[in-house]
Amino acid sequence: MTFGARFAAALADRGQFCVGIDPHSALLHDWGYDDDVAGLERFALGAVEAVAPYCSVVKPQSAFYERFGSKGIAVLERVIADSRAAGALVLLDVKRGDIGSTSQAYADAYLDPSSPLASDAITISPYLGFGSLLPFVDTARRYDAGLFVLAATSNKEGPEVQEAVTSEEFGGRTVASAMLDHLRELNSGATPLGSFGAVVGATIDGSGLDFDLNGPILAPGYGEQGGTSSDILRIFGASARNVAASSSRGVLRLGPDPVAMRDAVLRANDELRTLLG
Ligand SMILES: O=c1ccn([C@@H]2O[C@H](COP(=O)(O)O)[C@@H](O)[C@H]2O)c(=O)[nH]1
Repeated sequence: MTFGARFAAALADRGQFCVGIDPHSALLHDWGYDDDVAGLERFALGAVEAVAPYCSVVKPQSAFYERFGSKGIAVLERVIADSRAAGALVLLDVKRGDIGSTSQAYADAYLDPSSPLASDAITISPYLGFGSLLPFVDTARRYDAGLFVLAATSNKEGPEVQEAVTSEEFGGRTVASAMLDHLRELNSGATPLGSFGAVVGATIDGSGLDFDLNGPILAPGYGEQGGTSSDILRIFGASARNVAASSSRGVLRLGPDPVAMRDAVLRANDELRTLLG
């Protein structure tokens, strides 16, 4: 089953809320844990146990594990395995992207099922040109994995690059539009949904962008950064049904109480379902 098909089924089954497992140092302290590998492990696995059975997508942010070196990566491997065992799709937020030959090595690291970090999908950055991402695309196709390309990110600095207009040779459109066009092309003809997604912040204005991609959309910035369910409808319109609205700190702040975290997931799923239909 392709990633696009798994994504569509997961959203229909569990709802459109995605939980980020981001073990910030400050949150570890708030939970009463030390900012060390033991604290990281208790925090991350505790959060996964609380939310992964109830959400469609779990999104660990790799940076928070990498800061502990190999022992942190070992915890990330368990986060991935436990989340998948609980029935959630794992979208590893690594934002990789490099010249083609190096992109291939990244793709092997995160998408080849024989890798210890193999995930259902990853985030990738197109800043070296969309063509540099082709090894990710080929590898994702080979293993039925998914990709989420940064298009219009949730941070206020993004527009400097993403709203820049390409030369006529490249279509004379904004960089964000160009990324969405590439994704539309990759997803063309796929049913029920292609596997090549976009990252679009739940905080952006969104006007002038066409989100009809026939593919998945990740909308980070929901919750802590100010994005709401109404913003998902406002920004994405008819394409909102393909959006996973993602929050990390908004849920993790409620820990370590597993019931409070679980209830936050159920509430967000209900709210999104009511609004988006
Ligand atoms: O445009 C983007 C792309 C990725 N992110 C990531 O999502 C989470 C947001 O965390 P919150 O605590 O819900 O703010 C984090 O991992 C970011 O790296 C994003 O925020 N915006």
